Amino acid sequence: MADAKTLTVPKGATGVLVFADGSAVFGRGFGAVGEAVGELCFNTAMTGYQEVMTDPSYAGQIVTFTFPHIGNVGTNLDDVEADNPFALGCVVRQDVTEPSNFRNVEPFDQWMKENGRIGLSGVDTRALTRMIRLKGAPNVVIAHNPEGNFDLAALAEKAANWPGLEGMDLAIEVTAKESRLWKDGVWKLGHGYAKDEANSPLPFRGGAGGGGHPDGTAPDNRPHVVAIDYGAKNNIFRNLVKAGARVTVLPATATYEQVMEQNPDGVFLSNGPGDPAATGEYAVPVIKKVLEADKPVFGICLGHQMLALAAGAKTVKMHQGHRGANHPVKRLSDGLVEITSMNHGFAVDSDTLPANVKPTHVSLFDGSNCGIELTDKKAFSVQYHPEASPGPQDSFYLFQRFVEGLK
Ligand SMILES: NC(=O)CC[C@H](N)C(=O)O
Repeated sequence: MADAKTLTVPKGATGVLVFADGSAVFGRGFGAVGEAVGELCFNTAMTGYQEVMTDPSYAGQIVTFTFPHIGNVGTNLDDVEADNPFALGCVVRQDVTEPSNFRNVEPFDQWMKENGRIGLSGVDTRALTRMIRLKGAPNVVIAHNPEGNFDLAALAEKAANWPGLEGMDLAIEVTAKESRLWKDGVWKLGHGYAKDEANSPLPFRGGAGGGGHPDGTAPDNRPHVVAIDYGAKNNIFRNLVKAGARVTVLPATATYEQVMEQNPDGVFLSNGPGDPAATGEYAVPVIKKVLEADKPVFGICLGHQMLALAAGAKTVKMHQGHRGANHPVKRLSDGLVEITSMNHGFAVDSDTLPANVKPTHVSLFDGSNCGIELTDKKAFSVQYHPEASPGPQDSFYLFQRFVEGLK
């Protein structure tokens, strides 16, 4: 790294990361040509780069993958957590190779290009990760230009002028704009995604009042979960279906009245990008009313943070965050350790939990809060991702616990 004002672009460099302080890391660009500004984070998962790139919680972020072989299994139509990638770009060690996998439909670099996402390869990602660990997640510009023409000083200025994720509400940008019925169960090799027959095809059995089949037969008696989408990962909804719920998804901006119109047995609060405190401005009043109405609530990640905010706790920005697929979490009720998937840069401040909020899970990496339960309501949430995608499935029991509790 060196000063952008005095730096020259090394021969053969077609991609660069430029930091707000003027330093730069060069490599080879792939995917889309152009530039993007955001927060640089790292993810330690060894599989699941397509799920990571399409997780809407990565909006506003550029992901450094610590696993060196990214792109080697290409991309497919199934391993997506949303219709498009939301991470702005990624930084990888090895150049992306020809895909080698029976499920591949499109090479990773081409998929990145088609989706307007910038990649940078040939980077010492270990050094970059250590730097993020030491100094915290920096604001950067990632740029790709096949001719190697970069105005480094201008890019450094752009990184410096970016306001950062703190105080930024991104859920409003990535949430589904319309309410919809969820129609998939979980994926199985040789079968693909299970079809949630009762919710498919439209018109539906579910929705307001529980309903029944349009022909008047076979009422759908499964508990009805109304899920508020702050930038949700699809696999959360698939797991709710697997656990026995029918699911209606509402936009982040749904009012309390719109939630209740759906006649929910329980309300689910999804993951999502950005600062929970900024998102909470419109979401928290709705969640408070849902709690007052004694509706059972389950939240994941951003949903966890917003349940905590609604209960009167505070959230804080973390130094470098947690992103990976092997994070150990201790369940406080019995000391059992769950290996979990994580992706968060903010956390619930455990020192601010009101008396009626009991911590239920804690990170074994840094002791940060990973779960809460309201002692006077049927409401709980976790900071990590029981839906995996990518990652272990140790924590599926949380979906079962929620759905069983609605019957
Ligand atoms: N995956 C998530 O829901 C992330 C929540 C929040 N945006 C954070 O970074 O902490």
